[in-house]
Amino acid sequence: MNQLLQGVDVYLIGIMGAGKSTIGKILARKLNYRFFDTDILIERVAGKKIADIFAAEGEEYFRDLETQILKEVSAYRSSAIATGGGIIQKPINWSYLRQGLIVWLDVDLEILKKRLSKDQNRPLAGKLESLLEKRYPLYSQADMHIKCSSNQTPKQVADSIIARIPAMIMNKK
Ligand SMILES: Nc1ncnc2c1ncn2[C@@H]1O[C@H](COP(=O)(O)OP(=O)(O)OP(=O)(O)O)[C@@H](O)[C@H]1O
Ligand SMILES: O=C(O)C1=C[C@@H](O)[C@@H](O)[C@H](O)C1
Ligand SMILES: [Mg+2]
Repeated sequence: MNQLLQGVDVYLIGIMGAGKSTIGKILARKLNYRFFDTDILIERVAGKKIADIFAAEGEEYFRDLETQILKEVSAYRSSAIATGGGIIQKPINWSYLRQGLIVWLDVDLEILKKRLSKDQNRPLAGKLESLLEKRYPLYSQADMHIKCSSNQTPKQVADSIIARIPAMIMNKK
């Protein structure tokens, strides 16, 4: 698999709660790749939680940091990258995402609501439905669409991504 992948990066996109961080970590382990999580890196650079960045500096500041971090991680090969749910909003971010394979984790709204009900660190969680509607056409531009059902474990989702990677690479050539 690794030979076939030739170090091509895998970017996970999708709305908050879709499983990008959870599945990205598993993918990286299985592919023997580096793992990056743009949200975690933003918190590290800013020295505070996402909710506090939004509250103190605002969303625009967060988005600028997000682009800067994405640019930096896109310089590495052989990595799986869990992105933030809104990374697809800025056109410039697509120029970095397009350097690898873009995988959209698509999860039903009811499952997302349950997953996010206890998350205090996602300031936009209250706008889930309208964000999903607005972003759907953007997520749809991914190379791979993974429709996740409620009974699939993160490991099973990671395996189904891995199974489809060779065909994706052929299509990109
Ligand atoms: N396939 C799955 N089955 C059950 N629970 C899952 C699955 N994938 C993720 N989860 C759970 O859903 C929650 C959200 O997952 P995760 O943090 O990976 O999402 P995310 O896409 O990274 O969200 P965000 O954009 O907010 O960072 C976590 O509690 C995680 O354990
Ligand atoms: O969907 C969004 O806009 C966000 C999702 C999270 O991953 C974080 O990047 C942040 O809370 C914003
Ligand atoms: Mg995440």
